Amino acid sequence: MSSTGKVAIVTGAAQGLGKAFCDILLKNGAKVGLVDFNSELGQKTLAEFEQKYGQNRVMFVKCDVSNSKQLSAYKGIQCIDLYKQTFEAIKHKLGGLDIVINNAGVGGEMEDTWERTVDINVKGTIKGTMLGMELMRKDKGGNGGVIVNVASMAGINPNPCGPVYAATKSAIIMYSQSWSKNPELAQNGVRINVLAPAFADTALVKAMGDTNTMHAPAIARVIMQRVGIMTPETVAEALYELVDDQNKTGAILKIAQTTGKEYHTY
Ligand SMILES: NC(=O)C1=CN([C@@H]2O[C@H](COP(=O)(O)OP(=O)(O)OC[C@H]3O[C@@H](n4cnc5c(N)ncnc54)[C@H](O)[C@@H]3O)[C@@H](O)[C@H]2O)C=CC1
Ligand SMILES: CCCCC/C=C\C=C\C(=O)C/C=C\C/C=C\CCCC(=O)O
Repeated sequence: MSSTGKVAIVTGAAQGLGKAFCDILLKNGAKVGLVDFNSELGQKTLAEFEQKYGQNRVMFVKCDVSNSKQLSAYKGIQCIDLYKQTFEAIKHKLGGLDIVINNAGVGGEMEDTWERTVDINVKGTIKGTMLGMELMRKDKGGNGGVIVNVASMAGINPNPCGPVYAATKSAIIMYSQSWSKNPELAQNGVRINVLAPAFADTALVKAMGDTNTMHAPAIARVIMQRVGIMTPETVAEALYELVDDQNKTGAILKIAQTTGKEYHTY
């Protein structure tokens, strides 16, 4: 099925998996709002997509998903919710909202990096889910839609390299699963699914040897050899299955290079 005329938001869209997710959505006819805190890379990716798909189907908004409330001096000092404004602006400019991919995520396990990992991977994803529900629920004026939260195989199978990262991914799996059990969501036309990839060839994985990223890098290399490394395009095809299949809600789709796709059940 195609996504022609649908509007999608993808966070962490400037590179890696997020960029591949935008590409598959655009290829299938959707309009896409790219969200990323890296403005330079976001603008570069936007220009690539405009060239490939035309100017009216894509936009970029700079936003840090971990830092939604910021002080603004506009009309007196007040607290503004930039994350909310970002989603609202995309819905307004592209003419609706049907698909939300909460993809922005980082690694970082050490004393000076672990809290940022929790803020981005957990709080950023929860807030993105809340905004998606708010803007897509039929009882709030939306047309229904689908949310896909990007977790990781590390949130399902324990590994010694990234306990904090694993905990954040496990948290968003259970957060998403819990919402999927609430009949209110289905009644209002919103589906929610989780994508749980193993390793893919992106900047995140290339940075894995950095000392502040993880523990036991030698063990990570062994795991990586066993499960293999996917292209972002392979992961994007799995993502699109969760978007496109109208019967899928509460699904957790695992994917690895050596074992392929498998729906996880408890
Ligand atoms: N690459 C892999 O092997 C796997 C990645 N994942 C998950 O997929 C998602 C994407 O990862 P990759 O593409 O590999 O990473 P990446 O590092 O290549 O790209 C991440 C993008 O997110 C953006 N970003 C990071 N923090 C942000 C924030 N606070 N606000 C807005 N944008 C932010 C970055 O600027 C970057 O453009 C992450 O959630 C990651 O945990 C899951 C399983 C495997
Ligand atoms: C593994 C922590 C690394 C910190 C973050 C950097 C990259 C993240 C990559 C992934 O999310 C890759 C996903 C899974 C790898 C970890 C364990 C999977 C175990 C697979 C198995 O046992 O079959």
